[in-house]
Amino acid sequence: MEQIKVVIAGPRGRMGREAVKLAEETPHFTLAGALDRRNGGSKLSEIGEGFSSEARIYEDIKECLFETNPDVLIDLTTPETGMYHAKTALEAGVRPVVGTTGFSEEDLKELRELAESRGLGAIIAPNFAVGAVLMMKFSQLAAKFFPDVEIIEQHHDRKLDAPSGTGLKTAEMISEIREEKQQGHPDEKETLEGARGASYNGIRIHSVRLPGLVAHQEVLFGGEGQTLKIRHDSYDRKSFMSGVRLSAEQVMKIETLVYGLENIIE
Ligand SMILES: NC(=O)C1=CN([C@@H]2O[C@H](COP(=O)(O)OP(=O)(O)OC[C@H]3O[C@@H](n4cnc5c(N)ncnc54)[C@H](OP(=O)(O)O)[C@@H]3O)[C@@H](O)[C@H]2O)C=CC1
Ligand SMILES: O=C(O)C1=N[C@H](C(=O)O)C[C@H](O)C1
Repeated sequence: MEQIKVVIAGPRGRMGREAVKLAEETPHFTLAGALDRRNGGSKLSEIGEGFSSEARIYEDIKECLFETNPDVLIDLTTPETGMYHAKTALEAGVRPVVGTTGFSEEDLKELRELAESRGLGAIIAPNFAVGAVLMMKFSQLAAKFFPDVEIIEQHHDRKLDAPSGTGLKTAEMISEIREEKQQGHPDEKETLEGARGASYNGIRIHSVRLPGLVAHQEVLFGGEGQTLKIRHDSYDRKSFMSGVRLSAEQVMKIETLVYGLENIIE
């Protein structure tokens, strides 16, 4: 298999740490550098995270991309930083694989235009876990038969964005096959603001944040005299790593932006 040179942004983060280990352990990946907002100039092996890589840490993306000349930038940071990194990478001819969530529709449009104008691949995956991708696809299928649906996503309490990228993507995928629909009683009133959750085309999304959780989602369908529940649980961030690896491989073969892993695992 062809060697892929990667840079990882956010190496001290919960996801970034796993991604660095993945890159260290994958024979056809070369870890060329890391982007952080601390430890600039140090090697990854020197920062006390248990990394063995001698790759250098950079605090400036332009310097990092210029000096390391990678094929792929894997971003696992925050929405604002992720958008800046993805744009800067494309402008420098580097293909971004973005796991960071919280991007707007306008962000996706801007990145798609940039990727296509440069003839470069880009992948934005709200969830890299294959089980979560199947949960979203099964939910899309179920919504044909059960148009009344609510999404309950549950995450650790260090998460910045709500609803989760997965919750939103699930609602978007269901909306592709379901007409906008007001659910619940037409005269229902919230006596406490937020009680009915957020609404995406009438699909309610409820976000739970608690210590002890990792990443979990249940899609709940209701029909006459029956309910259907489709649930996925990530108990460990290792669950996301096969999707990160696949994305870094696939992004080398495309010349547009792909939003969602379901579009590359089919
Ligand atoms: N697609 C998927 O399958 C998954 C996506 N995610 C998403 O990935 C993102 C990261 O999640 P998680 O690892 O839990 O978050 P963490 O907060 O643990 O990690 C984010 C890291 O990014 C660093 N960072 C912030 N700003 C910058 C910057 N300007 N330059 C470089 N590094 C920066 C942070 O540094 P500092 O410590 O100094 O703040 C931190 O180390 C989130 O958007 C989350 O929703 C998470 C899990 C799975
Ligand atoms: O922040 C997280 O942890 C996760 N974020 C992603 C999301 O917003 O859907 C993916 C996964 O749920 C974990």
